[in-house]
Amino acid sequence: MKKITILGATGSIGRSTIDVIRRNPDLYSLYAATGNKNYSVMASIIREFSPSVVVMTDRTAYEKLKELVQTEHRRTEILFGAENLNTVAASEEYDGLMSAIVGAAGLKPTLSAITQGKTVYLANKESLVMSGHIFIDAARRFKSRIIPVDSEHSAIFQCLPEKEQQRIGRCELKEAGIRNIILTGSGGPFRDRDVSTLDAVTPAEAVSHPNWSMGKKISVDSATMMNKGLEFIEAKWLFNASPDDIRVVVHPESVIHSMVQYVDGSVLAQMGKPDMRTPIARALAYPQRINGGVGELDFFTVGSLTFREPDFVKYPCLKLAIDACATSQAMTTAVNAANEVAVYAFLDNKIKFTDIYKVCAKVASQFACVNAPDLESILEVDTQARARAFSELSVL
Ligand SMILES: NC(=O)C1=CN([C@@H]2O[C@H](COP(=O)(O)OP(=O)(O)OC[C@H]3O[C@@H](n4cnc5c(N)ncnc54)[C@H](OP(=O)(O)O)[C@@H]3O)[C@@H](O)[C@H]2O)C=CC1
Ligand SMILES: CC(=O)[C@@H](O)[C@H](O)COP(=O)(O)O
Ligand SMILES: [Mn+2]
Repeated sequence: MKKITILGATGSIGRSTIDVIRRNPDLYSLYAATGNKNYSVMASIIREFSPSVVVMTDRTAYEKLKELVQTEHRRTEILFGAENLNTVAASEEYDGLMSAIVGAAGLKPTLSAITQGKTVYLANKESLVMSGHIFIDAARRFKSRIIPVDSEHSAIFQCLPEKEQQRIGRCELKEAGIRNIILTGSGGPFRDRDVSTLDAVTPAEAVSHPNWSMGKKISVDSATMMNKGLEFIEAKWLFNASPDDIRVVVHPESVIHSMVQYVDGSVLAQMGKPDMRTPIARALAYPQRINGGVGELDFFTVGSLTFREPDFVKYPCLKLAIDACATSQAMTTAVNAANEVAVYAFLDNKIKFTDIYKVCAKVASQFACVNAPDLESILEVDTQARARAFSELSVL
């Protein structure tokens, strides 16, 4: 029986992970779960799984949760605050950690798990984008195994030879006969809209992803294709790839989740329904396979698979992230930070959809030549980039 901790248990990935655990009660139990504001989902998690520990990072949600469940559920300790995310992640009492907090808030607790040598199932791509070399060096030093959960990186992982699967973060792609890695992306909800109309799109339209059901932030990232840019950087670190080793292909059906092209001309693809329970089940059970609740792929319903070249005029955020990846760690940290600020401003109707790129580009260029060799300097870049992004918002 593996004991699992879920950071971000109340979110989209968190709830899919809960469902995979629910369907495999002989294999997994829930040791700890964390959330921010959603106390009612957390109350139902407590009632169903009786985890040992729960953390809420929002004060009001913590108080409401205690009111709701404390008398009936004394087996679960309920804690408050971001510091307790790190404490729970560093606990000796569990086996594997699902990192599924959205954004930079996931970095410190994920690093806490890594420095305890835990197996980390990584959905929170922002933490790796922010801190690349530090994250990967810590995993190597503390013998923490990272298993990708992001659907593209799970697909690539599954298409790699076993030797490379065993050394995520330290893969030797050339030695494995790999020509390149091909990231597929749907192109998001606006892929068939004229670029001149993107100024006027609403948050509700931007979060309506054509194929996947996800949290709001990543849904907007898919619409700008910043998501694919962040995934480009994520792939660089997970697979020890250079930017020249990575391609991006727009694939509107989201059936092929990514591919690996070998030097002999073979291209291995991982396919399936667009349902995150597949990569979650792959990660939790690795090297075994389990049923996480995803049904058979019906090829006759899919009909055809199509591919397009990414259009950098429509998706300038993708180009910006790829350029940042080739430029410096500080620039990728800054792109990530500015993007978080801009996406939430767009969701709050404070800026236009097309302003997301403007804010990110303005901020990122200021950090291209900054040196950020350690965690402290990474966190400083993150803080400064957020401050500059907020001031860009005010002059738009
Ligand atoms: N959704 C998907 O299909 C995919 C997601 N990912 C990645 O997984 C991560 C999670 O995405 P997703 O599940 O969609 O996001 P959601 O917004 O659905 O969930 C986010 C989770 O993080 C918690 N949270 C939010 N802010 C904070 C904070 N400041 N401190 C602590 N916890 C916080 C939320 O708590 P609460 O809800 O209680 O407020 C919730 O549990 C992201 O990094 C995303 O890029 C990767 C691939 C696919
Ligand atoms: C499910 C998942 O992994 C998301 O990152 C997904 O890929 C988003 O869709 P896009 O391909 O549109 O970015
Ligand atoms: Mn993805």
